[in-house]
Amino acid sequence: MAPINANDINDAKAFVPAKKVLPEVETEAANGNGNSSKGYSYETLLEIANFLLSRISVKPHIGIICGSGMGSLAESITESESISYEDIPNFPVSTVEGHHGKLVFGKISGVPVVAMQGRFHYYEGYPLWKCCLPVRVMKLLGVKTLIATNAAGGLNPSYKIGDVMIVKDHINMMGFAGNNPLHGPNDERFGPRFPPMSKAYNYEYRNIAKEVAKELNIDNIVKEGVYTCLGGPNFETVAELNMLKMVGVDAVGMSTVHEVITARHCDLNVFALSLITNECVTSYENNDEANHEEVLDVGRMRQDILRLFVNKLVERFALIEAKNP
Ligand SMILES: O=P(O)(O)O[C@H]1O[C@H](CO)[C@@H](O)[C@H]1O
Ligand code: HPA
Repeated sequence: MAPINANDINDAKAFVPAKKVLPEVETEAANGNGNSSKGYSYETLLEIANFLLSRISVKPHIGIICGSGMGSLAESITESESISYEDIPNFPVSTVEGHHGKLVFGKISGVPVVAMQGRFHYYEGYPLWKCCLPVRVMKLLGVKTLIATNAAGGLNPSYKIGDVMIVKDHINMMGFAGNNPLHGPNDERFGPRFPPMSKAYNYEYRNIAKEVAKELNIDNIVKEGVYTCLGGPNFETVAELNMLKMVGVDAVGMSTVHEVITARHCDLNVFALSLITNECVTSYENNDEANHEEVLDVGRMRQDILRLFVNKLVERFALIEAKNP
């Protein structure tokens, strides 16, 4: 086996295939977390967006991020055109099981959409700005609304495996430690230096989701709560989970928060949902252990309901967008 090169640690490019890479813009020195706050310039992101636009027939209005084991959300897309991340200049690649690694363009109920079948996580070695790069690309493609989905552990004792939590708010735990996707110089063309987050999860869309849940007769499994993201990749200790519960977290995962911050910064409407794939272990007497296979299994188990739910949400959100162009 080749010896480990210290320079490769924390660098996702160390385990992805070589491809054409434009220079990253060094915007600030390393921030102390081992993450350099480099970011692609507006122009480089525009190049990515233009590359995609040159290969698709319909510009998307709604962007969907498929959570772990939830890639089948993209299977409802008609007139679909897929582009692998590997074929997109400067795009990261997916390294996690349950994340296919392609953008699927097309329509859901006649509404132009793009779905990310595969998101990027901090624990894969990507800095937060890179995890969120696709959100800015979506903005440049003309997307107005982001639907972010994720698999999460349920901390709220009333949640059951297979429940769907509408995210009403988040706690940015990684942000508490200074790690934020907006860290570094701000480009006003995306958004303001100090974006507010008190209305991050669109109130009207959350209410629509509750109405849709009733119409689909799934309101018994649809909840609403607070999500938090930890860096991962390890699942949490009992003490950590009890701490999160105490501060008001209902579901915990390793994604979404930074995507939502990036989306709100560039003024996308945001709706997010968590599929509760496991009950968090908050007592030392409980012998259960979280594992990724179970997470993917629950995603598969709930794929039909989730697809139906998200399809209806796309339809309804598009009506609101049409009223507020
Ligand atoms: O948030 P998504 O991508 O749905 O995935 C969740 O599931 C994985 C753990 O099983 C972690 O990546 C966690 O974040
Ligand atoms: N913790 C963190 N991330 C997760 C979990 C969890 O219990 N389940 C799915 N993703």
